Amino acid sequence: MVDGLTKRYGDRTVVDGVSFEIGRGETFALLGPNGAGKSTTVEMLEGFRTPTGGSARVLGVDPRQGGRDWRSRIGVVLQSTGQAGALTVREILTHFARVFPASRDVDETIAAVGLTEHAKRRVGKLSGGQQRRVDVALGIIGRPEVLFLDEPTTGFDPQARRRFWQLIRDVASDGTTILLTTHYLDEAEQLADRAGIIAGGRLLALDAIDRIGGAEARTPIVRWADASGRQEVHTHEPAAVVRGLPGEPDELEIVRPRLEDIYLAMIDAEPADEGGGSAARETEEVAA
Ligand SMILES: Nc1ncnc2c1ncn2[C@@H]1O[C@H](COP(=O)(O)OP(=O)(O)OP(=O)(O)O)[C@@H](O)[C@H]1O
Repeated sequence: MVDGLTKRYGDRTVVDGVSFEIGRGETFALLGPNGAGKSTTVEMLEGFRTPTGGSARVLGVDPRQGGRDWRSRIGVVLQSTGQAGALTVREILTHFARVFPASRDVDETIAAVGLTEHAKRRVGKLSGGQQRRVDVALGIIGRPEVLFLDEPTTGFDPQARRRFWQLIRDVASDGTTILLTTHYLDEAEQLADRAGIIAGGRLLALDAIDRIGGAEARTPIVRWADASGRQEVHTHEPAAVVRGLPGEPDELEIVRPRLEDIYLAMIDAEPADEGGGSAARETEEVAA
């Protein structure tokens, strides 16, 4: 539960009164362009950053007050981590499995992220995408009730991404509540029940994945080409439009706007972020 959550750095507001609720067992995607405030929001929910205003509860607890018990019930995959490179995949997972009261089986977890054949390799010797899978394995090893996944599949090859999606569906079907941030709109469509779109720290939309942006934004588009160029009609009766076309038009297609089209239209309508990007980052907070 997030209510009016706000984070300011100096005079810059990077999260601006964001409110949403995620039901138990739900998978929720937080979407938005670079610098929108997704990681800052997630890190406030993880207890790693202190809000400037508003409130948050995760499993009924204010994340800043969450003790060991609370922390053992959440799983975190941060946006970037540098895992201890000298340990092997199995060693690091075995180590973390001991920390949690009801951990998953280490080898099953390694298999679930597709690293069985690399289990005895040092994490530092793995490729970037393979190291990311170790991060994901560490996020789920403790069988968390709430799992935070901040851009979990960046650097994954397409096959690994699909395997990861299946893993997350399995984790979700065990009843785990998941908060996912991603730049891959197809990933959000595949995994999430609901999504929030955030830009410039403000929540622009909040709805079920297949309703976000409203029905109008999903109006089918018929496209074709004729002697005077490319044509496009937005219509709720695409078949009727196609039947009315003469002959066999070139490049005929019927397109149903997907989340990505709707997202891009929403973001394009927003004023560009005039914030200072990486300028003057405050270092008071440690993200891990
Ligand atoms: N410690 C900090 N000090 C100052 N500004 C910060 C700090 N951390 C983040 N910011 C700024 O806050 C804004 C939001 O950053 P955040 O990392 O939450 O965005 P994001 O939506 O996760 O972006 P991305 O998709 O690139 O990961 C950015 O403009 C960033 O520069």
